[in-house]
Amino acid sequence: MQTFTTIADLRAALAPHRLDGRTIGLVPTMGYLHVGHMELARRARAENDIVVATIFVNPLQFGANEDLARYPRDLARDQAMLEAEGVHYLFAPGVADMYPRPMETVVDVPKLGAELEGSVRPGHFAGVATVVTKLFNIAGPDRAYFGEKDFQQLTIIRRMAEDLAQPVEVVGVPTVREADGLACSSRNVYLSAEERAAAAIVPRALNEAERLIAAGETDAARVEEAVTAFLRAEPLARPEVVALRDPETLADIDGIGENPVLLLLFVRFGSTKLLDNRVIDPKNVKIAKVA
Ligand SMILES: Nc1ncnc2c1ncn2[C@@H]1O[C@H](COP(=O)(O)OP(=O)(O)OP(=O)(O)O)[C@@H](O)[C@H]1O
Ligand SMILES: CC(C)(CO)[C@@H](O)C(=O)[O-]
Ligand code: BAL
Repeated sequence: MQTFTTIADLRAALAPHRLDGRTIGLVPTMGYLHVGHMELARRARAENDIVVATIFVNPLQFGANEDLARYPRDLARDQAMLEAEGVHYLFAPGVADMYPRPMETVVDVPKLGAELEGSVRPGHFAGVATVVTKLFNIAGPDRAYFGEKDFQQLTIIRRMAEDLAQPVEVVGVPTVREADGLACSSRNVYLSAEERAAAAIVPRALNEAERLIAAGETDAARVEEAVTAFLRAEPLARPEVVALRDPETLADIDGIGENPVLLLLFVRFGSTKLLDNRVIDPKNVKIAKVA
């Protein structure tokens, strides 16, 4: 695997592959890789001739009081993991390589980006959409791989690619979990031992919603209230977003009918944010065995 830090070097390496008709899969990340990221790389490797992973902790998507400075980093370990997975190129630019001048141009998907996680992280999704567009422009991938764990992000990137006719197929990859059901996440390392043990409540809250829907609950607000109360029973958990939505549009739903619904959770433990979600099909509810 070759690592590049400049846009020009990555483009020079990819140009001959494109001329020879090889397909390129892109795996954008912020590094400090775990088995969830590796699943994206595996899918990309299976479906493309050439795989490019990127590691860039993008300042545009962090608010002033967020964890940009302390975001975990370990480039040598990440390189070894990507190499073992057969990734061909790693693009790991510095901030000055990506943004030589302050950005004047912003890509925003404002309605989808303002709600749910966006309501507690204003500007976050414009930062994501802008950097992902730039990464698409740099690498010119045929396919790009994103985790369903960040469901709102995936929805926004799909919509952006469709609206702007970006010539890339956006591929969503199911969430990879720890043994107790907690979704793998780079930020899990911030959790104290006590918080880490308590965090298993998050996937269990998804089970609780499924249980309620399986038992015939059709009122979305009642499910949200019950799941919030379930999470609050864990003293270390601070639920900030508990929302049942339409999985295609993220729009509010009145009631739970025949169609699948998305439950999206954003829960803080201390200063650490944890995300999780599940699409629940009321016609085919089985209590998931994540924990
Ligand atoms: N558990 C997971 N399963 C599948 N994909 C994942 C998982 N965790 C992250 N991803 C995906 O990996 C890509 C890069 O994510 P990122 O580097 O932010 O990692 P992260 O673990 O989500 O970090 P953070 O803890 O900062 O949210 C995103 O598309 C994200 O959805
Ligand atoms: C997609 C992404 C790499 C853009 O910085 C980031 O938001 C992430 O890691 O999910
Ligand atoms: N995994 C999403 C990127 C972020 O939280 O900034």
